[in-house]
Amino acid sequence: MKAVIQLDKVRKQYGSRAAVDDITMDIHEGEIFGIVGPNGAGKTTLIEIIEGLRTADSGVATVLGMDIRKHAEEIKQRIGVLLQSSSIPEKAKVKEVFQLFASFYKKPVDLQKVTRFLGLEDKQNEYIKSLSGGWKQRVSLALTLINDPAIVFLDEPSMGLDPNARNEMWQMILSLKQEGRTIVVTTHYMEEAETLCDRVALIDKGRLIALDTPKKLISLLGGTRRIGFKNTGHADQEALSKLSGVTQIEWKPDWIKLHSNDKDQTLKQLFHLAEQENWLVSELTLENTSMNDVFSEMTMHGKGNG
Ligand SMILES: Nc1ncnc2c1ncn2[C@@H]1O[C@H](COP(=O)(O)OP(=O)(O)OP(=O)(O)O)[C@@H](O)[C@H]1O
Repeated sequence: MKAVIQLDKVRKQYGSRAAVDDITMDIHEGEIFGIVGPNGAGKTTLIEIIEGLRTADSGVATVLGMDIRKHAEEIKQRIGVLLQSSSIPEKAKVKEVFQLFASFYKKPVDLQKVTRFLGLEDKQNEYIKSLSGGWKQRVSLALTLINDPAIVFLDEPSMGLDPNARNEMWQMILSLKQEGRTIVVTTHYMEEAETLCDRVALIDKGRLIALDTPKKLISLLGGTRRIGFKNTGHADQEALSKLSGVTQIEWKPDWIKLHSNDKDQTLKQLFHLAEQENWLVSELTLENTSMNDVFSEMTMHGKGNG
């Protein structure tokens, strides 16, 4: 598999803290690559180093085979970076913004092709400020594509969008992949990482703590399941934590969730405990492990394979 981005011990320090701490990884041609991590993990710093907007203190980063320290301008012609929709001039019309952005590039694409691709034909004469959040985000994405980029960088593409607009955004990202582009996306939404990404890098405190397909990351947790039931106020937290297989407990006023790596044993002992203590296990639910669990397990307990 061809690497279009290669990072070798890339580091960026602010004061005594490393925002990006010696990260080494490859991003492959044609994949949707997710960078996920808690607030302040270093995602934006990392993605902006790759885009050439920030300079690393040490390490080597190459994009499309070019060292970003030496070829930043050439790289910029071949990548697309999603702007926050707030940085698009509000008082301009959609078509004027497109023309302005096209003028920044040596070889802009046919603007009609981009507008058709993103369904923006009817919005050409509308002012940016009159568009909804979802349409503004569509315009931002269209601007990202104006130089026909080989790699598209999307920093939090569905932040602030309602569920419908978010789904549409996901569809558009998938169509970019179908066109053969490589997509690098940072996200807070684990569902987004699980649905969209071919591979995910999990970053915490500047370090790469895991990198794999969502499926493999989930299986790393060893098939943990969550057993949920109603919190009737009768169960004893300590007794629950001693049940076979239980690795963690989520305790809420309305419900309790046991994380278990041996669901059969946990369930058996749970019913036994309830009987002994004379309470009922009601509204029982069973959930499979998701990227959300991977995220909380790995960032809270410092686990990882990277
Ligand atoms: N220009 C800067 N000057 C000083 N510290 C910075 C600067 N940019 C980032 N940092 C620090 O580096 C760390 C990583 O920040 P970064 O914005 O890259 O994280 P992030 O994962 O993108 O966070 P979020 O999800 O909240 O956007 C944080 O501790 C942040 O405070």
